[in-house]
Amino acid sequence: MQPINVHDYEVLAQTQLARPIWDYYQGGSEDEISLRTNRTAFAQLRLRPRVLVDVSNSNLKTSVLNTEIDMPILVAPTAAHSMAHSDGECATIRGADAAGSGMIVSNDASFSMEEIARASQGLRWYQLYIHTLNEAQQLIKRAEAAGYQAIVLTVDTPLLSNRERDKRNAMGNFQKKYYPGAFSGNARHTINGSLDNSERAAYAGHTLTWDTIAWMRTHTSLPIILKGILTAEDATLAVQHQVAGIVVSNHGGRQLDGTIAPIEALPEIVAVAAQHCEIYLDGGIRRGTDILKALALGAQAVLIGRPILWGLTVQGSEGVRHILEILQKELQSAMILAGCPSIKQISRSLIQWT
Ligand SMILES: Cc1cc2nc3c(=O)[nH]c(=O)nc-3n(C[C@H](O)[C@H](O)[C@H](O)COP(=O)(O)O)c2cc1C
Ligand SMILES: CC(C)CC(=O)C(=O)O
Repeated sequence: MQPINVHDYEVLAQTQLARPIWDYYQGGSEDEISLRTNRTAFAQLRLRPRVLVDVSNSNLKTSVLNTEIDMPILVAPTAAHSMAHSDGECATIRGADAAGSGMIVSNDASFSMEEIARASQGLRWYQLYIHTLNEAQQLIKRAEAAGYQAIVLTVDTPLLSNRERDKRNAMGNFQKKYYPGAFSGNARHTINGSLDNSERAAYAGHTLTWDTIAWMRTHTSLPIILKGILTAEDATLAVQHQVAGIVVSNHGGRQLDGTIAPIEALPEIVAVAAQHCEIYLDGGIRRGTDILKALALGAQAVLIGRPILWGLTVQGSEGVRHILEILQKELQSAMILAGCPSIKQISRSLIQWT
């Protein structure tokens, strides 16, 4: 089958991945209600297209944090790409670059952030999990030195949720046996001696507070983006802490189960934060029309998670590029059909809630 849309890549990827990997990539937490809601919430929004608009000059170019990109679409941080393809994140970022997009590199990538940075000239942001402040400080320094342009702190993971597919598959054992190091590319590259693994293992995510953002600011001048915000209350606090951006996200339905979908949370967050920082959204985006809806409700750009892993599995960097270009073309066609030749013309009036 020649894949022509994101769903085709999903079908093909499933045939190529061992069950534990497929389930790790695909799954959500507990009853996977959030995972499903992320998709159904998009279907519940209806578009109100305008006609007889001159759409002959359609243009998807935009910028995020003052960096130009060819489409309002970025690669979300997802862990352990070597389980999908031997070139792992180096292939992913090459695909993102070739498409004129950019990549948020996971803290738990299979390759080190330096190796991944060397594979790309384009936009790259570093996603941080804070295990200890000492380790975080070293990672931030390395990200700066390797030319990452922003730090994306994920804040929805004080602990890793209950993922029952992974339990049933004994995913941890499978991964250690067949893909050792898939989650620890960064630990292979060291400065000032090796990272202290026992320290790292003492997972300290649950001690993070808003004070941690102030602490981060004293250790980097890079823009700080918070990923995993779902309420106006937290968006207001984020603005008070002078973040450069917010990713409205429920971690692709992989953390707290039963949350509102990011697309449902977006309007209240835009209402309090859009004047002060950029707002991005991820979760369940599989079509250009989903992206159009997110942009109409005020997102500056969207992040794509699982579809990138499907593209990487099926065709390496070419597959990643193709996934991004499919979404770009679908978005372009949706914009033209809705009477919006450029991103600037996309507005809230496109949306009707059902
Ligand atoms: C396999 C997998 C691994 C992920 N790893 C990370 C990660 O390391 N850091 C992070 O902030 N988010 C991680 N996420 C969440 C994604 O960044 C993103 O929020 C989510 O995948 C978006 O939903 P989508 O997959 O429906 O596009 C992961 C998601 C998946 C599917
Ligand atoms: C290593 C994990 C914490 C990566 C992650 O965020 C996820 O699997 O959702």
